[in-house]
Amino acid sequence: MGVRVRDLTRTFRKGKGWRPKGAEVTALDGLTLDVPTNEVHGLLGPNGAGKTTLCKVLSTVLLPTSGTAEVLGHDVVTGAAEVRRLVGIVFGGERGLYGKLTARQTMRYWAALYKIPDARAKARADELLTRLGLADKADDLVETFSRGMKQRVHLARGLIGDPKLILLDEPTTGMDPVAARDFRELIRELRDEGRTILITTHDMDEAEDVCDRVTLIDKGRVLATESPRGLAEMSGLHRWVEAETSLDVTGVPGVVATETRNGVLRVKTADDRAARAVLDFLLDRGVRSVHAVPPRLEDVYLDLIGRRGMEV
Ligand SMILES: Nc1ncnc2c1ncn2[C@@H]1O[C@H](COP(=O)(O)OP(=O)(O)OP(=O)(O)O)[C@@H](O)[C@H]1O
Repeated sequence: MGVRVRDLTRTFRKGKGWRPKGAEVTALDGLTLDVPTNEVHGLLGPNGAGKTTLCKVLSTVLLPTSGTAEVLGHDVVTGAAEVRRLVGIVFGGERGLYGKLTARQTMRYWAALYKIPDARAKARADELLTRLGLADKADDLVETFSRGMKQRVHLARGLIGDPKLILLDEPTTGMDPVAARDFRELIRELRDEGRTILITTHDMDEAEDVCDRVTLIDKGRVLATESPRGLAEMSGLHRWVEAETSLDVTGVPGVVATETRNGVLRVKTADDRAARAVLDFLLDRGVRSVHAVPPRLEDVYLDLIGRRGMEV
């Protein structure tokens, strides 16, 4: 098992100083989760759900208040040193990069922290910078990089220690669509090399595209763990029917709403039966390019989490 979490609780006290005296906040509330090795696993949930706290516990930055967490069989408390060797963390945004170092120097600096021998560090830095499309910029200062390029430096840096578990926190924020697509391809490659990848994202299309399974977290608890498709299917949400037509289907029983985008009619139906009725209606009238589509991950997320994302 890549990650094994049992009944994990983590609380914080609000306030300033070493021992704050304010109200207690429960960031993780008895969370249980299994992520097999070789899986890209998405952590989804509103702001304040506890995703970052979970990543911090798994990377030994924070201690659990109660419960256990293991990385590849090593407990994050009693086996913290092993866990640190196995985990690579990649935070999104600008945090944790020194603008006055070049990309290559950044890699060498982190390699030194990981105590990687010089010759290997050099080879690995070159390999990763090339792999992330940064070879041409390797000797430029990081502060001259765009956000998307900084993200790639983050990932290269996170991979320097050859981690078996990679924690990615909002990794594609700020990347242009092409860079984000290449990045997702790279994530799949990393998985296929036998690594476990835990990725937090607010981008549902990204989660649907790259994750083998996702866990929906709310208020420090797991709401559901499933493949994106499985989650959509078990959600019992509205089915959509799509067709290239300008016919009016609003009179068909069970039609909830319709919209037309780029010449494609999208019909929201109440259930499978209603979707069938719309399909029959359109096929009877000679429309050929018709298909039913299960709800998207974004619809399921909004249904399960609702608009609570605003109430942090
Ligand atoms: N150091 C801290 N001190 C006090 N409270 C904290 C601390 N870190 C996190 N929290 C609280 O714990 C809860 C969970 O926060 P966390 O950062 O894990 O959420 P998240 O799911 O990563 O959110 P986001 O999507 O906004 O990144 C929040 O209520 C947050 O305010």
